[in-house]
Formats: sequence, structure tokens, C-alpha cells
Amino acid sequence: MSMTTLKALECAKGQTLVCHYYPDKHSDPVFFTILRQDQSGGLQIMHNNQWVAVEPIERGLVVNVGDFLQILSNDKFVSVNHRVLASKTGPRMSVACFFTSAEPSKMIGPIKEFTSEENPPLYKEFLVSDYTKMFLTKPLDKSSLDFFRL
Ligand SMILES: O=C(O)CCC(=O)C(=O)O
Ligand SMILES: [Fe+2]
Repeated sequence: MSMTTLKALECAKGQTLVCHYYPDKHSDPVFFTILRQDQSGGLQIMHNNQWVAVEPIERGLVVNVGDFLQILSNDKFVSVNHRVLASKTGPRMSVACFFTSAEPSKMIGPIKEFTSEENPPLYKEFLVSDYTKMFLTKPLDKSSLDFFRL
């Protein structure tokens, strides 16, 4: 195959890099995540300082609250800390759909409905792109929320 064929197909114009590294605790830097896991399980959420297994439900979907929903709601909805334990029994399949802003220049912060004089904003306003940058550079198990908390 000649280089011109590949060039004509624009073979390097779009790149997708996906790294999966789950065992560490994290919360998702999005509004919410819809998750489909297979029957092998492995997903755990932190509840009352304990890891709780999320039992797979056939054809069921898991909806996780993400950091942006926690920030928008000024901590009324809490972003879930979760992890996935590697299984020794074979391959595991999961599909995660992250709901976030398509516009990195969007500002996010606690919204009026969730703030008042008695309930002042707990987070500063920030750009979605700054949050994503923070998420990608901090240690995975450290909460990004803390970097934006007032
Ligand atoms: O595979 C899973 O069940 C969860 C994956 C996950 O937490 C993530 O991709 O952020
Ligand atoms: Fe996650």
C-alpha cells in the first residue's frame, strides 16, 4: 500500500487514546456516568467508609453521580468514590458513558438554586478544561473536588 493511499484516507487525522486503570479509588470528573457491567462484577463504591460491591444486574445500568453534579448542587448530590477490582476468573467487560460538557470553555460552579446566605457556595467557579487538566495530573485517588473547594 502506498503512502498516498493512507494519506487520502486521512488515516492519522483522528486519534483516540484510551487508558484503563481502575483499581484505584476515584470519582468521575463529569456530571454523571451511565455504566453497563457484565456479570463478572468487580465494581465497588465507597459507602460509609466501606467498600460495597455493586452486584451486576442483567441488562441493568448503573448511574453514578460525578463531581460536576456535586459542585453544581453545592454538595447536595454527592459524587461517588468507586473502583474496580481485577477479577481472577477471566475477562471483564464494561461500557461507561460519561456525561460532560462538550465545551471546555464552559464555567462551572454552584448554581443559585442550591446556594443562599445560609448556604454559601462551597466551590469556586472554574473552566471545565481546568478541571479536566487537574484530574489528569493529580494522583488518581486524590479528590479533584478539594482543589476547587473554597
Ligand atoms: O468498569 C467499570 O465498572 C467502571 C469504570 C470507571 O469507573 C470509569 O471508567 O471511570
Ligand atoms: Fe469511574
